[in-house]
Amino acid sequence: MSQGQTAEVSSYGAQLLTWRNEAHQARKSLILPDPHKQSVAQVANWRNAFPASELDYLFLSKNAVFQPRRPTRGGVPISFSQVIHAGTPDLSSLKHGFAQHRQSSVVEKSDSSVTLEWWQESAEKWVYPFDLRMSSHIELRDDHLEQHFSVAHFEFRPIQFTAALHTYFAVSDISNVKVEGLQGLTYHDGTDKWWSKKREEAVEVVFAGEVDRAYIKAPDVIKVHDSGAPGGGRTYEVHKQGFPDAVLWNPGAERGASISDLGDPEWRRMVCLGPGVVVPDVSLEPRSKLNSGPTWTASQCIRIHRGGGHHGDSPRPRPSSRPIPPASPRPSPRSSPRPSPRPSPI
Ligand SMILES: O=P(O)(O)OC[C@H]1O[C@H](O)[C@H](O)[C@@H](O)[C@@H]1O
Repeated sequence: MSQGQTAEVSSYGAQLLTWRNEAHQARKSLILPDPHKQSVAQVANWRNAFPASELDYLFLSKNAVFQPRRPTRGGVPISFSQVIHAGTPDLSSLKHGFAQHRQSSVVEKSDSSVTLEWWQESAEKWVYPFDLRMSSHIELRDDHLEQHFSVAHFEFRPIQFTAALHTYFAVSDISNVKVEGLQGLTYHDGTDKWWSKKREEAVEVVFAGEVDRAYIKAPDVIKVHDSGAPGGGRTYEVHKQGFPDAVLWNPGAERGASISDLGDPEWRRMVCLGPGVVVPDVSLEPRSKLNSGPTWTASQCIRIHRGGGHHGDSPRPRPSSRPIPPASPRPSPRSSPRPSPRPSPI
């Protein structure tokens, strides 16, 4: 896989929606709707014109709904402020945090990369009582996709959060999927309301029913093998940095059929493996008078292999060492103009 990759990113929640290998495309390209013109409905139109194919690496449900304040079912929604309820008490009434419910804006774009940024003000206390900036950088490289997520804050007190890149991988059928790299880890079990902690015994996790797990201190490489993918199978190799944990989810038949923007058979065509920081929360130090608070950054690289079996160790795609974008100074957040444009939430 080196040529012909395309991806589409929505500025709503900075959500990566699609990533595929278009065999007929000569170059890699990253398509980003103009955030000033783009509406959620326009993204829906784009999808209708280009239905998902076997060339898709990311799953996007045919039943996905593109509506404000409703995260799109598929791609890589960014869970930020909270991921699950296993950590410290709920800071937000939104299940996966507020970031995926906000419009972001483009700060940098090339043919194969984009950086988006979005803000949260402490004034919006009903959601999350901290003043901060988030940014997401997505890049198509020759043999992998990179995604970096960072948070900078402007508070004179520590801030806490959990976060995940909740990646929906496209699979041939969930019965063909095995996930490697999780044996021996402790996980919180979402099918038990996150109350129980268990040990993963399986060398490869398979999906006989609903699987909803947050694995603590997961290794930096986790593999999703799909033995039924076209061309003799496919392996998604996920390399994470800065995210200590990982979330794994497939809803199974009963729950999958009951999710209105998923349904049957769509639930069979996806598996979520999301690098994250789940338990305990990240806690960032307060800012000083002169400087903003520390910036936290974490990333994932996803590499695709043909064949859905074992491949042994392959060379690691290291995330490019991007300089962490400096946090824009905001001495008086409520009275000073914004350092960059921020469209209103839609
Ligand atoms: O249905 P959603 O709110 O989008 O959540 C989808 C899934 O996300 C995570 O994987 C959670 O651990 C699951 O419990 C949840 O069902």
